[in-house]
Amino acid sequence: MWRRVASLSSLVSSSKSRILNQVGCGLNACQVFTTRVLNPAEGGVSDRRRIPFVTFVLGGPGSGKGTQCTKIVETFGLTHISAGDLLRKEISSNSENGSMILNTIKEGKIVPSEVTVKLIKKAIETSENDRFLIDGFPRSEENRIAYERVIGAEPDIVLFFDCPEQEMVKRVLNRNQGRIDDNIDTVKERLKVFAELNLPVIKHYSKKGKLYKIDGTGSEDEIFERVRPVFAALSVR
Ligand SMILES: Nc1ncnc2c1ncn2[C@@H]1O[C@H](COP(=O)(O)OP(=O)(O)OP(=O)(O)O)[C@@H](O)[C@H]1O
Ligand SMILES: O=c1ccn([C@@H]2O[C@H](COP(=O)(O)O)[C@@H](O)[C@H]2O)c(=O)[nH]1
Ligand SMILES: [Mg+2]
Repeated sequence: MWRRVASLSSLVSSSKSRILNQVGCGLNACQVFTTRVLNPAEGGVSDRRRIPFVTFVLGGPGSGKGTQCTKIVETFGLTHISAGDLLRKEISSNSENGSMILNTIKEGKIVPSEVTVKLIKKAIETSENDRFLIDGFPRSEENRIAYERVIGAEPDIVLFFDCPEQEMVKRVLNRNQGRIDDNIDTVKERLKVFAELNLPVIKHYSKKGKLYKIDGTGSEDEIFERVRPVFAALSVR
């Protein structure tokens, strides 16, 4: 399994970014991606680095991240990790952070990095897959730095669904999935937080040459036809 990931990564990662992956690897980070595999040639086991292929999926509230992730999963077989869904699960399972997370989501603010990164790390570690879409994270530069420190790697690529505010608000208010944050006051705050804290993350990855900016307007299928070539070019699946 780890060999296939390594070759996928090599398609997208420049040697520079792979060096960065290794430089950023603290002890805990290495443990995340080290897998013990049988090494018959030497008659025992050896440690091998397992390098997952990670795509961050970013965009404002209602820009269509979750919708497009579902389509990417269906077509290319990556595993979808929605940071928001992980946090909502913490609320519904009455975890120790549940009420803090609920209040933060109601206010449209950002949950502390340590909480979210821990949940994402666990989702990666417990998955059988080695190719991930991390949806709605990182939300801020602080989130990004915490992720890269704990996981010990940068994402391979970043998708950004670019959508006008008016359209995003319309979609969120029509969503009808019973989300506590799908109301006009929270959406306004989320848009503010997106502009102030999330756009700098998008700019960061743009400067690194990892960003794919996708026009998030039009039908779901039209948008997916803009996404498809990104993964098709990587020979994912
Ligand atoms: N291209 C589209 N045209 C119209 N409606 C859409 C489109 N894409 C998604 N939607 C709808 O808009 C709503 C928001 O989409 P989605 O949940 O995928 O956004 P999101 O970026 O994940 O939002 P959030 O950050 O709030 O989780 C959903 O009800 C979805 O069905
Ligand atoms: O990394 C994250 C992701 C989400 N949040 C909080 O959850 C809501 C909803 O997130 P969606 O991605 O839209 O499902 C978001 O507004 C934040 O309050 C977070 O703090 N950190
Ligand atoms: Mg979503």
